[in-house]
Amino acid sequence: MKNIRNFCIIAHIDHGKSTLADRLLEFTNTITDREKQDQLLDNMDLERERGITIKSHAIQMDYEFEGEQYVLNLIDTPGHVDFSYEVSRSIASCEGALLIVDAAQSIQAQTISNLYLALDNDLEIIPVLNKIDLPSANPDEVTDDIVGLLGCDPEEVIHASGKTGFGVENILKAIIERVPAPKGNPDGPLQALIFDSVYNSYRGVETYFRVINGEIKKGQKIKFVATDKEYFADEVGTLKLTQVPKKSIKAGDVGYLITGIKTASEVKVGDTITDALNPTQEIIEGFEDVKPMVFAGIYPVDTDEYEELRASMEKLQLNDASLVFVPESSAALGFGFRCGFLGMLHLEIIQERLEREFDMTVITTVPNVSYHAYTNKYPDNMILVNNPTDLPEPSTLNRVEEPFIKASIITKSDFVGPVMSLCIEKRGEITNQTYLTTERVELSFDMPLSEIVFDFYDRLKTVSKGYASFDYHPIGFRASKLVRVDILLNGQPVDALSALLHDSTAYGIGKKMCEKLRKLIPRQQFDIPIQAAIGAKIIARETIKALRKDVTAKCYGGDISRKRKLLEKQKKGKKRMRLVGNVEIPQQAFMAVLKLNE
Ligand SMILES: Nc1nc2c(ncn2[C@@H]2O[C@H](COP(=O)(O)OP(=O)(O)OP(=O)(O)O)[C@@H](O)[C@H]2O)c(=O)[nH]1
Repeated sequence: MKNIRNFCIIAHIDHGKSTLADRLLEFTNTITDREKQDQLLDNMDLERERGITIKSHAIQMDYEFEGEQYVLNLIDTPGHVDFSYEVSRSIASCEGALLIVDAAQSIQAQTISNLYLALDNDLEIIPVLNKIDLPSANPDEVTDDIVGLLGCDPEEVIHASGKTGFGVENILKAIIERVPAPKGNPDGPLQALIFDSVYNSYRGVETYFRVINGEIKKGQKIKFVATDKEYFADEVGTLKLTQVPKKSIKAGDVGYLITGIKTASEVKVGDTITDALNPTQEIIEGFEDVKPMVFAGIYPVDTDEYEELRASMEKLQLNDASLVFVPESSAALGFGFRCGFLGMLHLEIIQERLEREFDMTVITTVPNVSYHAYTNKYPDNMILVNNPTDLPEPSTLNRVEEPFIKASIITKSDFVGPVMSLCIEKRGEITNQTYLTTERVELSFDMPLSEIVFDFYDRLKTVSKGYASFDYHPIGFRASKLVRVDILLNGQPVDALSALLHDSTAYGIGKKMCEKLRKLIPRQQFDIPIQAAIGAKIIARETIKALRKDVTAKCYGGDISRKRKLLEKQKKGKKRMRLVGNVEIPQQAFMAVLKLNE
C-alpha cells in the first residue's frame, strides 16, 4: 500500500486537464506512440466532439522513482456541473489532487468549486500552473493568485505545459512525495467505494471502485449496500489502457468489477461494495441517489414511432442510470415521455444520442425544473410538478416552492455591474462579493434554478464579454410565486408550449414568446393569431399573416413531375414539423422560450 498513490485532476473547463493527463500516460509509458491519440481519456464520440469529459474513468500507471516501483491511479473527473455528484465521488476515492490553472486565464469558478470539493475530502492539493508555453501566459501574476487561494508557497506551484510536456516529471515527483499513501486495513471486511460505472453491451455494467479496507477477489460473493443486492465478482482487475484481469484488488487500490449486471440503475455511484458473508459495519459516507433537475417532454415527430421511441429510451436508460422517464400525453403532440435530466447538457446529450444511435426524430418541449405545489384542500401534501399541466388551478393553489441554487461567478471587476444586474434580473440575491485580486471578483448569489435553464449562460457570456465563469450547486426549495403561461394558436391552447414562470416575469416572457413564435411558425394560407394567457386572461397577442403565393403556382400547373418534386422537397423540409390543429409548428418553436433574446 505504501507505494500506491490515488489522485485526480481538477481544473476549470479547457484549462488543459485531458492534455496533461495524456502527457502523464506517455511519460510513464502507459501508452505507447502507436496507441497515442489526442485526449485518450475522452473515449466517447460525443465527448470528443464536445471537447468535454462526460464520464469519469480511471487509469493506472506504473512508475519507477528513486529505485522504487510505484502504482499511480489517475481518476478522471467530469468537467460539467450537470455531473458534479460523480466528480465528488471520484474525488472521494483519492488522497491527492492536481489543481490545474491556466497560466493565461487564472482561477475560474470551477477551479474554486472543485478545489472546495477536494478540500472537503482532505485531499493534498498540488497546484500546477499549466500552459506556460502560451505567449499570453502570465506566470508571476497567476502564481500569486494561486498562492493567495491556497495559502501555499510559490515554490510549491509546478510550472508545466501539456503541449510541450514541460514539467511532467516534476508533477510525477510531487505526486509521489506529497500525496499520502492510502491508509486502510487490508485484513478487514471488504469496503469499497463505487465512483463510476460504464455500460458495455457485451459484458454488462462495469463498475469502477476504490477499495478502502479488505480486498475484492475474483469469484467472491459481494453485496452492494444501497441496493441490497448480491452478486458474484465474475471478474476483477486493474485499468490500464485496456482492462487487466487480476485475482484480487487490495485495500488502497482502484479497479473494475464485472458481475453480469445488465442495467445501469443497479450500480449506484457512491454506493459501498462489501462481502456478502462478512459485511462491513461501516457504510462509506456521502451516498446520494442522484435526482434529475430538469424535465422536458420528448415526443416522436411521427406519431407511429411511439413504441420505437419507448424501446430506444429503455436502451438508453440501461446505460445511463440518471435518465428517468414516464409516459405522458399531450393534446398537441399525442403520446410521448416526460423525461428527467441532470441538467441542460444532459438533456442535449440524450436528444443527440436518440438521433445518432437510434435514428429517432424527436420533438423536445420547453424544459422546466421540478416544483413543489400544495393545494388549499391538502396544504400538507406535496404535489411534485414536473410538467406544466400538473400545476393545480390557481384558485385551488395554496403555495408553490421552487429549487434554489448557490451560484458562484468569477469575473473581472469591470463587469461586476452588468453581471450583478443580470443576476438580479434573474431573481438572484447577492450573498457575497470577494476580490480574489484587484481585478478579479467572485460573486455569490442565491438564485432559482429555473433561471439558469432559461438562457442564463448566453446572457452571462454577453454581459461579461466572455470574461465570466460560473458554477452552482442546489441548496433546497424556497417559496415562489409561480404561474402557468399557456399559448393559444388559432384560439386553441397548445399544451406542449405551456411554460411555468415566475409571476414577475410572466408578462414579459409571454409577450416575447408570442413575438418569437410569430417569427418561427411558417406563414400559411390563413392568418394565425398567437396568444399568451394566464388562466382565462390573455396577456399578449401577435398574428402570423396569411401567405399569398401558392408554392406550386410557378409550375404553371403543367409539369406534373416537377410539381411532385417540389412537393417532395417541401415534405423533407417538414421533417421536424408537427401539425397541431391546422397549424404547422417547427421543433424550434417548442424551445422558443429558451432563446427569447436571439
Ligand atoms: N498552448 C497550450 N495549449 C494547451 C495546453 N494544454 C492544453 N492546451 C489546449 O487547451 C485546450 C483545452 O485542453 P484540454 O486538455 O481539452 O482541456 P480540459 O481541461 O481537459 O478540457 P475539458 O475536458 O473540456 O474540461 C485544447 O485546445 C488544448 O490543445 C498547453 O500546455 N499549452
